[in-house]
Amino acid sequence: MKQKEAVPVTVLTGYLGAGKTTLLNYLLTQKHGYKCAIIINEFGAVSIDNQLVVGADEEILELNNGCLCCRVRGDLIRSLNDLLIKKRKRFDYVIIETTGLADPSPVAHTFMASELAEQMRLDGIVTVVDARHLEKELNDGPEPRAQIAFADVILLNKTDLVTPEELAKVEGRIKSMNPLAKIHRTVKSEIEVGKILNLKARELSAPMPELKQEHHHHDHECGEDCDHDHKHDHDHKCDEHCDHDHDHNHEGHVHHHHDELVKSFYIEEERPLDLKKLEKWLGELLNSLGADIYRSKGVLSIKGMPKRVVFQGVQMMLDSAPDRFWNPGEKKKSQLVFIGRELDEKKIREGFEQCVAE
Ligand SMILES: Nc1nc2c(ncn2[C@@H]2O[C@H](COP(=O)(O)OP(=O)(O)OP(=O)(O)O)[C@@H](O)[C@H]2O)c(=O)[nH]1
Repeated sequence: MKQKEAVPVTVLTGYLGAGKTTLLNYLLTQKHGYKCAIIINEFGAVSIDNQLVVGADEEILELNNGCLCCRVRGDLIRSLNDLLIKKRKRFDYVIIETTGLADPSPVAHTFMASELAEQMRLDGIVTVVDARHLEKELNDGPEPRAQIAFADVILLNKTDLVTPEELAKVEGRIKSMNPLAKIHRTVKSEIEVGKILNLKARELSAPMPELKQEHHHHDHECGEDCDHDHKHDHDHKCDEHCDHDHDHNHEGHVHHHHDELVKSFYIEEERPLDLKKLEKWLGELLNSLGADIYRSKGVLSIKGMPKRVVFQGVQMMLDSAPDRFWNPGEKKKSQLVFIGRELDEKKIREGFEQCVAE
C-alpha cells in the first residue's frame, strides 16, 4: 500500500522540559543528510520554540492552537499534505516535536489512518525522559506514562543530575512500563542521529528486543508498602505493581481524564500455536481492547510453519507476516509483549492459552 519512497516521520515527545528542543537542535547540527521538515506543536498561542531551534535551512512549521493530541490533528494533516504536495522536493524527513503534554497516540494514528498513510510512514516515537524528575512527573498526570508506553526509543536524559543509583532506579521504572523500547542514557540529549532517525522501528523486520521473563508480573506479588519503598533494586520483581499502587493513590487527580494504569506483560510459550485460533483471538482482542492496548509485538511459533511469524500491533491495527526460518538448534518459542492501560492480564493469558495447538 505504501509507496516505496514514503517519507519517514519521527515523533519527538517527552514531558515538559525533558530536553526535546535540545534533542532537536542536536540532531539538526549533526550531518544526517536529510532535508528535514520540522513541525513544532506548542501548547498556547504564542510559541518561542521555533526561535530556539537552530538550522535556518529547515522548514519549520508551527501548530499553536492547541495540543496535537486533540484539536490540532486536522491542522497537522493539512500542513503535512501541503508540505508534501507543494514542497515535495524540499524535504525527505519529517520531525514532529509535540508539546510536553501530548499523548502521542493520536499523532501516531495520523500516519496510519489518514490519507497521509500512503505517503508517509511513522518511523518511530522518541520519548525524552528527565531522569531527575520522572518520578514526580508520574504523580502529576497520565501523560508521562503514555509517552513512555508508546516509545520506540527512550532518551533517559539529564543523567548528569542524578546519582548512578537513582539512574538505575528510574531506568528500571521505565522498563517496567515499556520493556520494548530501546533506552539510551544521555546528557543534553546528545545522541547519534542513527539511533533516532530512520530506525524503521515499526516495521515487521525491526528486530525483537531482548525480552526477559522478569517482565512477566503477577498480580499482587508484592506488599502494599512497595510504593513507598523506592529504594529497592530496580530489577525488583514488583516494579509494575508499584506503578499500579501508585496510580491508585492518584485516582481522581484533576488531570486524569481517564485514570491511566499503563502496564506491560510478557508471554512466553514453547508449545507451537494454532494459526487460525491465534488470528481469531488476536483479532477479537484488538477489536475489543484496541484502544487500551497501546503496543503489542511478538514472535510466534506456529504449528506446521517452518518460519517464525512476527506481529506488530499499535492500538487496533495489527500487522503480521512470516519472517525468517528458525535457525538450526534455535529453540522454537513464541514471545509476546503487551503494553496498555488497565489490561486484564489474566484474561489475556487465558485467551492465549486457548491458541496452543493440540
Ligand atoms: N542539566 C541538564 N540540563 C539539561 C539537559 N538537557 C536539557 N537540559 C536543560 O533543560 C531545559 C529544558 O530543555 P528543553 O530542550 O527546552 O526541553 P523541552 O522538552 O523542549 O521542554 P518543553 O518545550 O517545555 O516541552 C533547558 O534549559 C536545557 O538546557 C541535561 O542533560 N542536563
